[in-house]
Amino acid sequence: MTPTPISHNKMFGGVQATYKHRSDACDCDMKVAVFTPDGVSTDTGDAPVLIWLSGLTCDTTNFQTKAGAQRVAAELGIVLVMPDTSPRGDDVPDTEDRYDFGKGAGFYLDATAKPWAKHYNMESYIRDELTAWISETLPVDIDRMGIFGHSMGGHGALTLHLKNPKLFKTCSAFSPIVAPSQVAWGRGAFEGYLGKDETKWADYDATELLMRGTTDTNILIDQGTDDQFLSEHLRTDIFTAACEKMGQDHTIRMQAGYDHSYFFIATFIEDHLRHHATRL
Ligand SMILES: N[C@@H](CCC(=O)N[C@@H](CS)C(=O)NCC(=O)O)C(=O)O
Repeated sequence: MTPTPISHNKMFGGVQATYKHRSDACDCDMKVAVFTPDGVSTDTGDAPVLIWLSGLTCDTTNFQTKAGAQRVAAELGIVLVMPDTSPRGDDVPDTEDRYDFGKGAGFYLDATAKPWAKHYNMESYIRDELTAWISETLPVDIDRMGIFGHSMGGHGALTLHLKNPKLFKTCSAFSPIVAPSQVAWGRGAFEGYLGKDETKWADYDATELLMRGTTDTNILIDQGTDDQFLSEHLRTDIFTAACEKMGQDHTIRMQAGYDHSYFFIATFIEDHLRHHATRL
């Protein structure tokens, strides 16, 4: 996956760049944004790295322009990797009338239903191809890798961590979809990508995965109490109860008055970066 550079901007002494590379899993070219702090050594290649997974309707631009993560990442010497939320391109099927399915809504799973299965393999892309690309291309120690995300990307971060705790060693999320099998956003996506057999959905449901076994890191979640999607789609309470039942180490903070937006993320992003930095 030799990358093609698309953009390159100096920021807080480091570099905010975007690349395009080929994904076999998604059978298309994928964009990925990377922030590399100044002072990260290309000789030792031992920096910690965090993958950020964005939510519905996002691409590689939302987090890099709205979250304000780079200043603290530069201070902590963390490399940030920001992939896209779905396969892209004219060959990739989409829905015209839905923002929560198709392009911009890959749900970080490997689709099995037609016509989605050919391109919508975001789990394999992130877990296998992107991590291999990170290891080969960036000045990081792949044994110091964490994952975090927002909403649909929070679901992606939780499920990828719970299924691969040795690969994605630390995990945090803003406003995550925690029980997709039980809420409209998740059910709509899973029925389309995975088919109607709900027994196949548990592999992509953070609450179901947690009930199979815990991980040994503290999972941090921030959730705004005024989030317009909280009661219908996010349901933090379901995951909180599962953490308590299973004895999963967790910090779940209900943040009074905050909504679902990047204003909320920008407010608490520093806490998340420090949460990962102290554990990686
Ligand atoms: N129906 C909403 C849902 C989309 C939405 O709120 N997306 C969140 C993630 S679930 C987001 O990050 N949007 C992009 C942004 O705020 O920059 C819309 O299309 O405006």
